[in-house]
Amino acid sequence: MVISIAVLAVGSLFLLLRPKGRGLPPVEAPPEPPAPTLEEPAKAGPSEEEGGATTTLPPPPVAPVEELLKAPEIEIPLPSAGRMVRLRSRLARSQNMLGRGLLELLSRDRLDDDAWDEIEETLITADIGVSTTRAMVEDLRTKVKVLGTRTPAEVRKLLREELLTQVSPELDRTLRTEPHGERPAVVLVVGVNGTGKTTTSGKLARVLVGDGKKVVLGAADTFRAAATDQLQTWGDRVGAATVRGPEGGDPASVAFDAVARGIEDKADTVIVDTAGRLHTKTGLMDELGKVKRVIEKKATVDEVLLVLDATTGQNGMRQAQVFAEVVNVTGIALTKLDGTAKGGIVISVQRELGVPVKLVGLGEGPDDLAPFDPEVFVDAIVGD
Ligand SMILES: Nc1nc2c(ncn2[C@@H]2O[C@H](COP(=O)(O)OP(=O)(O)OP(=O)(O)O)[C@@H](O)[C@H]2O)c(=O)[nH]1
Repeated sequence: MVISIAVLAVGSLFLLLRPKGRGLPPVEAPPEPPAPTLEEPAKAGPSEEEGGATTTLPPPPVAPVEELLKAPEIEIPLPSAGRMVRLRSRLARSQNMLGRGLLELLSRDRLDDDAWDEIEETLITADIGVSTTRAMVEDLRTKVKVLGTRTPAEVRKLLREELLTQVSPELDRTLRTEPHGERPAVVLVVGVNGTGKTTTSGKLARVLVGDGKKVVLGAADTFRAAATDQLQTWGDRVGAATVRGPEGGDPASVAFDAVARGIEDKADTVIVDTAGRLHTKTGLMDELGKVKRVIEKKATVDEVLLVLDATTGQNGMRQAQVFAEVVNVTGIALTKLDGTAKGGIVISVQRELGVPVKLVGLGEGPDDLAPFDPEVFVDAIVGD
């Protein structure tokens, strides 16, 4: 008995002292299991919270994960200055049609009536408008006569000057977004649905945030539920509050609340996206008139921005005209200028509505809305 106990004791001692061996999990196992549980959640993302793993973690790694879940990342877009230069290649279609076409025609040795007809056609096809086209052709004819033989550089200079005159670089294109003391500036965004109105409101919020402004968005397009969500998404990305109302609710009441929120939050600018359905002219007038009146109980409407889709041509122009008759439009945001060869609409819309193009949409990206720069526009069309 004593012997067998001694044998067992010696045997156990031998087994315990053996450097490594199979079949001994009880000795080595206990210190091991916690190691992976401690390390894995630390490396993994927020979804690793379940299973009690995080409860065994020391506090430091847990806090950042929670913060990450609570606060979505706020984007700070780059300032708007120079955006049009960066995006000028997007005008390639207009350049090919208008610029290259005209340069080629004007460089011909002999400019006979047929050539002038072609020039006229090119200008009209690019949506410059009939009366402006006639005036331009007249002007170009006189200048070409004076020049006589023309070098390519002279032709380019001639065309550049002519286009620039028509784009009216002297117009004031400042977007009035500066607050008045305690009260924010208010930008009312109007236009036919589908022109990119909500998108433009959202992109404009980014432009202003990029320029260091605090913005509140008002989703007064209560007619289309998706527009509200869409606007809120734009706002959330740049940390701009979005004031919304019930679907089908009163747009004027949303506009009022948005301005009130802007005052409360000491915002610089409130952007109000409207529905502006073009059912009847009187209906439109009533709706937008009410929105404006209600805003004016608390602030002033500094800018009425009419959104116009550059690809819709004369049809879009007619709709724009109705809006211009109903509200006092102060600026035009011309969208989808990247997707059309009809860059001439910049000229015709300004002519026909008597309002400057202040912003241009040059793509679907969030920062593809740029303050309109006439020189950059004309240079992009005629090429360097
Ligand atoms: N290529 C291009 N696409 C644009 C531009 N502006 C807007 N869009 C696109 O046009 C598409 C349709 O926009 P819309 O249907 O007008 O949508 P919306 O902006 O909500 O317009 P509303 O119905 O008036 O609220 C979207 O995919 C936009 O990204 C632009 O300047 N260039």
